[in-house]
Amino acid sequence: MKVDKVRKVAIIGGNRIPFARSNSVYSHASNQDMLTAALNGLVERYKLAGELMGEVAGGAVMKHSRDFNLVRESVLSTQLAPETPCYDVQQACGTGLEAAILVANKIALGQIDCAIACGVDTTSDAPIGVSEGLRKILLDLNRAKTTPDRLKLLAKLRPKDLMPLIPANSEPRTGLAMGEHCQITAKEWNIPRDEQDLLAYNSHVNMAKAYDEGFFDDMITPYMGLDRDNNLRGNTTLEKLASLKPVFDRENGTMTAANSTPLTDGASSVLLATEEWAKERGLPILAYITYCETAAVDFVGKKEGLLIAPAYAVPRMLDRAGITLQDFDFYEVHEAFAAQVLYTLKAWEDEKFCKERLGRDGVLGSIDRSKLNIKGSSLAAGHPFAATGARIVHTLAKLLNEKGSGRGLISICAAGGQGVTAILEK
Ligand SMILES: CC(=O)SCCNC(=O)CCNC(=O)[C@H](O)C(C)(C)COP(=O)(O)OP(=O)(O)OC[C@H]1O[C@@H](n2cnc3c(N)ncnc32)[C@H](O)[C@@H]1OP(=O)(O)O
Repeated sequence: MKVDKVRKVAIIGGNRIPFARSNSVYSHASNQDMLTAALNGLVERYKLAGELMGEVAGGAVMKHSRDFNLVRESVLSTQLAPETPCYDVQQACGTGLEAAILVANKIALGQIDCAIACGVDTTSDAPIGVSEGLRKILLDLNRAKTTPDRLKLLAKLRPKDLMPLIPANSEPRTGLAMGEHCQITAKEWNIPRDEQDLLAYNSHVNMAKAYDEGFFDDMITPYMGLDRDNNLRGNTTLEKLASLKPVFDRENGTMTAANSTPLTDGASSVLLATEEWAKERGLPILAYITYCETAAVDFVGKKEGLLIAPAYAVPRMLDRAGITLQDFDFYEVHEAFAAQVLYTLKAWEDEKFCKERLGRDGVLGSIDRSKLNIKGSSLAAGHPFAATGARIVHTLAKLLNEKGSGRGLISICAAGGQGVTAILEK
């Protein structure tokens, strides 16, 4: 491959639909419905009707088999040029950011000039599978030629074959829910309940304020009567949060429904391009995506907690960028669970972890907490798994644009012991 020079990758903007708690407003919307709505809003906002995009990449964590070509099918329902190539990507909760990184790399290498990264998820319309026994009988039935053959096959059916397979929000290799994993790590790192509740409280208060101040006015398209994330509780109190019972370890746990993200439905998208592409169309450049890094940890061998991989990815990225953890104006750390954010920050402050696990001479140190998730994050907005990445990229790009300069960090933990991280700069 011949690469003449690496080009700067601009973030032009984005669009999402408001996020909705599972089984609420979007309970009858499919992944395709929601992703199409987010993309249609993006097309309208940036006047992309008829535009041939270099690529549209994105995905969903929870997919029906009919969604095998989800992004392509969604794009075909928009006014983007039907010749636009599309593909699905999946890296659990890191999907949206990973999609942005993939297309950004292609833009940087001169393979495409513009792209959309997107993500969607619904736990309301979760794919329900059939048992292995029923599946095999159904496949054989499809091939059977005569009625007696079909009846013979049906006679093989046993009641247990009729039990549906409901997707579980748990790690296949451990059988533990994400929250149970996180609770174990939270205990290891000794993360107090009140600190988790405070982080959740700040997320709601910051996001409600941002909505009231109009920050999201040009970022979100109302959908199905919703114009704000319906998980958002701007008037919640620390006393109310403190009154909730632990959910992932009922006896000794610290994690509750409020300091954990709720199951959520929603979709988001972000538009990336070269500077020239943006200039030719008179489109703004909010920020640039400059570095990215992924990491994975051995949570199966119990060497590390399931959701701590960003603690490994970020220092590697800082080293490549030649900067320190303190050299940021904004930190966008996905709030899968308040405890996950807090033990990641604590790990970077911990000499033993930094020396023994990260192989560094000293600690990465503390961050200025007043720069953390200042417009709220997933605890307030909710977390439709694959849609969180583009939500965060757009939020950070807009923050950098408003400031007029600076640098922001994105950190997203993901199932399977993975972490996806990036740096945006203005
Ligand atoms: C890499 C990653 O991102 S991993 C993360 C992946 N995501 C997940 O794993 C999802 C985790 N979340 C869950 O599984 C669920 O949301 C749970 C188990 C935490 C909670 O589920 P539920 O018990 O159904 O929560 P529910 O919404 O009913 O809330 C329970 C109570 O807390 C209250 N509550 C929840 N949030 C708040 C809040 N911010 N302020 C005040 N009260 C709140 C609710 O009103 C409800 O009260 P009620 O019983 O009086 O009605």
